[in-house]
Amino acid sequence: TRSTRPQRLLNAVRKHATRGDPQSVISAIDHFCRHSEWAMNIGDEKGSILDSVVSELNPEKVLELGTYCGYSTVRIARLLPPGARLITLEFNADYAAIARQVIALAGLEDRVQLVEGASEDWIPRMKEHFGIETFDFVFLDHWKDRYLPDTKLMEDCGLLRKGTVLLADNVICPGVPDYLQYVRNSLSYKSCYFKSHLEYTKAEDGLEKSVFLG
Ligand SMILES: O=C(NC/C=C/[C@H]1O[C@@H](n2cnc3c(NCCO)ncnc32)[C@H](O)[C@@H]1O)c1cc(-c2ccc(F)cc2)cc(O)c1O
Ligand SMILES: [Mg+2]
Repeated sequence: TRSTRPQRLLNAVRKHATRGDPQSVISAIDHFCRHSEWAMNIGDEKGSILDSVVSELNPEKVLELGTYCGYSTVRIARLLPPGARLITLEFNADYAAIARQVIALAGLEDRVQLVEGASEDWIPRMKEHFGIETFDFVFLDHWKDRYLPDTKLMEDCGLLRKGTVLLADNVICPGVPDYLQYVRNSLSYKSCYFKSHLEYTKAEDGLEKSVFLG
């Protein structure tokens, strides 16, 4: 049977990246998406904004919703100190299998825990299953109509603390209107928009950074 796009993306990483070198994995994926086949990774332009938010925050406990091929997982994990932990949730088994290999090629498996399953099933189990009290940083990049319900679920599960940063991809394209309205109008968040472009294109997109005020 024909290969899938994530499989072809993994092949490009295997061919062009250096094992244990996260930057070479990132560059190989960006090159593949720019010159071979577009894929819905955050990309290099928005990725630089993600990098700056993570570097400034220096988080110990990170949650990512929607791993896909692991591109943003690698971008975030490469900036974390060895003691830090990134839990990434992915409910598509095929994508999870690809992402595990991408994360391993980057040499970052010691700091990343990829959990195969749905965010709504796993967010309520973070405390008892992973011993996580609260997260310092959450990156949202899964189905766009799930950003808001999962944010409310994280609040209800007590996983956000004063100062927790939520960073949401695609707030313009494809767009997350209900989530944006919530974080921009709620007294529990301080929110700001980072204007950028849709990965590998000239279309407008951006990231919304929202600090939970408790
Ligand atoms: O749709 C986009 N992203 C979705 C990501 C989904 C990934 O996350 C996984 N996932 C989804 N829901 C959950 C879940 N929980 C919720 C369900 O239970 N729990 C766990 N994992 C979940 C999927 O299995 C995928 O791996 C997108 C589109 C464009 C785009 C822009 C312009 C265009 F023209 C076309 C496309 C650009 C982007 O940057 C984008 O991120
Ligand atoms: Mg995205």
